[in-house]
Amino acid sequence: MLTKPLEQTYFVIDFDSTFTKVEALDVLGEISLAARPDRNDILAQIKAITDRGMAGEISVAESLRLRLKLLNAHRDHLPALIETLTGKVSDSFQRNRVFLTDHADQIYVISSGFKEFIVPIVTPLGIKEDHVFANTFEFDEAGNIIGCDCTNPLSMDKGKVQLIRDLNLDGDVYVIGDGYTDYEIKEAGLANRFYAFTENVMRPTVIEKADHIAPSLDEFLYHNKLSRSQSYPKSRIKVLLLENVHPVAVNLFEQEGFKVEIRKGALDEDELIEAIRDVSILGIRSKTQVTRRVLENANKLMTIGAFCIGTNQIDLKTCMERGIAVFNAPYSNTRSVVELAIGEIIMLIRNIVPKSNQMHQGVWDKSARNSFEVRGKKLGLIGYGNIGTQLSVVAEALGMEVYFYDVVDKLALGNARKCKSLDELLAIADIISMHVDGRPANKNLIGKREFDLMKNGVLFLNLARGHVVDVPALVAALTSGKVAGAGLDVFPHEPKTNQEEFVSELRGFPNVILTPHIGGSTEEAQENIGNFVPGKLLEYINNGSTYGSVNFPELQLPLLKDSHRLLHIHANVPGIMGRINQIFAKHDINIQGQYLKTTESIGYVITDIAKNYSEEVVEELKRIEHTIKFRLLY
Ligand SMILES: NC(=O)C1=CN([C@@H]2O[C@H](COP(=O)(O)OP(=O)(O)OC[C@H]3O[C@@H](n4cnc5c(N)ncnc54)[C@H](O)[C@@H]3O)[C@@H](O)[C@H]2O)C=CC1
Ligand SMILES: O=C(O)CCC(=O)C(=O)O
Repeated sequence: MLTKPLEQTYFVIDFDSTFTKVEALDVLGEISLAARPDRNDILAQIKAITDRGMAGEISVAESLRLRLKLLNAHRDHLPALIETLTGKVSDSFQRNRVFLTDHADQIYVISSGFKEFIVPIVTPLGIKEDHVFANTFEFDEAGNIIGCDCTNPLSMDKGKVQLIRDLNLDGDVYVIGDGYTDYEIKEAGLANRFYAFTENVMRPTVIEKADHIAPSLDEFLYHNKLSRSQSYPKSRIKVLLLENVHPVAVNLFEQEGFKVEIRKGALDEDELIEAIRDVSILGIRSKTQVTRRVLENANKLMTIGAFCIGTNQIDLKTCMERGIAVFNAPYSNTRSVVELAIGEIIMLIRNIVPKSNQMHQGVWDKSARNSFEVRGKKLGLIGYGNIGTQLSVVAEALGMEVYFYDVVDKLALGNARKCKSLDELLAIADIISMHVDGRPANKNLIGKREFDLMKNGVLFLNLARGHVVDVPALVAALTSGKVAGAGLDVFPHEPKTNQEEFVSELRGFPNVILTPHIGGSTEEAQENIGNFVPGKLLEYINNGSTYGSVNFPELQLPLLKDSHRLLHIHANVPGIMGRINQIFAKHDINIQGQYLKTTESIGYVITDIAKNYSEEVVEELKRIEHTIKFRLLY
């Protein structure tokens, strides 16, 4: 985008809420007013004045005068202010300090703030002290801040315009700022372009005047093809988070600078196809069905995070064929499911649900009939994975005898006993709890034949997946009394949102606990998942690591250091690795590290190379036949 050579181009950068995340005078107020009981009121007034000034509603001089008066600040407050502001430099400025130092001769920081704190903040990042233009404080003899140097143009209206005019820069001028006074430079014809900087604040009156919106310095650098710390600005990468994932996840993506859209419920196939078109990272829970049709319409999609354990709602094979890495949270909610299962077992065996419902009708039925202890009862676990094993341990602690059946030969924990067949387990258990995964082969794993094999009066729990139980067969078993009580958290058809009605023939049975798929829905589990899954997705996006992916070849990669990383995902056909390396050899590229892992259908090759290579290498790698996806990271 630059029209002149870099040496004849000047970058004018605003300080408050651009170079730093905050308005310095707001922070000064928090320090200087710390002991005042009416502090919050005054701070709110200061903030409101700042915003009115930045939006162009009051003059700079007026804004400064009003705020300095309210601040009641002293020279001694400045060291604490500088310390706080040093920790509040905008993330994209922090990570692009190489740009700031390499082009120090062309960069000016121009602000209506004050040199006393701006210079110590910006110069360690490479800005030259004599390229900082700002106001200076006026102090009284006791060191109180009583005003500013009123002869400085920056204390006046259109001060930035006047200053740029006085600087008389011989070249193109690009202005980056979040305030109206930054736009005024362009309005006065003294800048070629004005970039509204929105990493920290969005001011509609400023944004509407901008030539371009820069959600980060990376975007500005990318737009102008300037050297930068990120190969592709995160602000251009869209994240779509569905099904009410925990806010901690939203924060993690926003802190990294991604563009994040959130929706409360799940979307149906057509809605998802519409929403996913320009999405690179998708986050879902158990309800959103990511089908082949959806994936065929998701050309930018790089990765999916299942903010849960189960991934049966995602067409993993198609994801793999399209080079989309899928991650989940395999452990974060297991304890929550186990606790719910234990709670339900006790409620069911004591016949508490009908008793409680009767009490609500005014019926007092104090009796021990049909009420038992769990101690000494036989608990049968179908599926002895992360949840099954944890439930096994907790149930034994309550004095239960645990039996389990798993298709894989699993180590029995504690005194749990392994059953050789499903039928053996069905015949032996007083209480049966399902903890298999949701693979298609498990559809109707428990049907009429299996219920018939169970003991009369058995208790039955399904907190795994709805389709693993044949619901009409369960209804018949409940009706006949074969099953004396059940706890069901998952169903073949679950409402997509809380507004939809739950329709099921299981409604209305007295000793059946129905819960809306909340086995993993505790604050603790959701927060754990909200931290865990973004961690995996970010490792993949930032570094290429696929460790923990449920459908991709797993690679844990070293951090990128002083090199560029080329990630090549291809169909697993013979000869691709050779062709990749032929291209490197042809261009005389020094390979610093190379990693390869394959599954039966795809290969994932990561090559770290020195930074000085020609663009052609990238183009040739992308053109290799059978390439599915290619990414460049630095
Ligand atoms: N209700 C809820 O909110 C939640 C439900 N879940 C569901 O719980 C289930 C279990 O989760 P994890 O223990 O973490 O999974 P896991 O993958 O660790 O364990 C599943 C176990 O089931 C076994 N298995 C699969 N098919 C089987 C079959 N036909 N017969 C016997 N064993 C079989 C597997 O070999 C494995 O050991 C999953 O379906 C998961 O989606 C998980 C978390 C929350
Ligand atoms: O909490 C959710 O949305 C789904 C929980 C679940 O079923 C899972 O983790 O597999």
